[in-house]
Amino acid sequence: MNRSGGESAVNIVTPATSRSDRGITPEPPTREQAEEAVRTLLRWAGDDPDREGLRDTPSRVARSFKEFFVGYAVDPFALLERTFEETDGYDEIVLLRDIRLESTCEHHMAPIIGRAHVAYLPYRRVVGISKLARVVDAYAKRLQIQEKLTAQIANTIHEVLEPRGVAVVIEAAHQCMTTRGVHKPGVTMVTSRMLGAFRDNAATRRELLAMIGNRGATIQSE
Ligand SMILES: Nc1nc2c(ncn2[C@@H]2O[C@H](COP(=O)(O)OP(=O)(O)OP(=O)(O)O)[C@@H](O)[C@H]2O)c(=O)[nH]1
Ligand SMILES: [Zn+2]
Repeated sequence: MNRSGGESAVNIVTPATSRSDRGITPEPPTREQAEEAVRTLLRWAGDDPDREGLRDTPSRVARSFKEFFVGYAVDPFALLERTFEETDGYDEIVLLRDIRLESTCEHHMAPIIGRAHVAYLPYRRVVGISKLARVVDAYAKRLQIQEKLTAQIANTIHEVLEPRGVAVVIEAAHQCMTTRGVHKPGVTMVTSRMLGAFRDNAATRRELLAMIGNRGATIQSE
C-alpha cells in the first residue's frame, strides 16, 4: 500500500542507509593521537603549543570534539522506534518549528548555525516530538553539508515512521562564508526536503510553508 502520497504519488527514492548514517565510524585514533594532532594545528596556526595558555588546549579540543561530533555515536533510526497509536485519528500536519541547529561544515570544520523545521503527516501513529529534535541533533552533530543533513533527517523519519509525508526545512548561516573566504555576513542558506504528500500535493506544501512562516530574519541575529 502506498502511504506516502495519495493519488498523484510518485515513488520517491530514499537512498539506502549507509553505515555512517547509523553512527558506525571507522576505528578512531587514540586520545593521545588526537591531542598530538591539535598540537600540530596550533603550530600550523603560528603559535607555541607549550606556552602556558595553550598547554591544556589539546585536551580541551579533544573533549570539545566529543560534543561537536556526538552524533556519530547515535543511531537516529533507534530514536524513532517508540511510537504512540492512540491519536483519535489525528492525521494533520505535525510541525516542530525553529529547532536550534548547531552543526559543522565538512569542508572547513567551521560552525553552521541555524534552525530546522521538521514536519510529518502521521499515518496511524505519532512519535514523541522530542525525538524529532533528537534526530536533527544526531545528524547535525557530525561533519556535514546542509543538503545532506536536510535529506538525512527527512529520509530517516520517512523510513522509520512510514508517514504520509515528511518535510524538513533548514535555514542556516555558514561561518565558513561569514568569517572567512568570501566574507558575506548575514547570508543564510535555505534547504528543504519534501517527501510523500508534501512533495506531491501543492496545497499540502503551501499549508506547511505558511505554518513555518518567514523566519529567516531571526537567524541573522544569532
Ligand atoms: N553546497 C554546500 N556548500 C557548502 C556547504 N558548506 C560550505 N560549502 C561550500 O563548500 C565550498 C568548498 O569550496 P572549495 O573551493 O573546495 O573551498 P575553498 O577554497 O575554501 O572555497 P571558499 O569558501 O570559496 O574560499 C565553498 O564554496 C563553501 O561555501 C554546504 O552545506 N553546502
Ligand atoms: Zn565550509
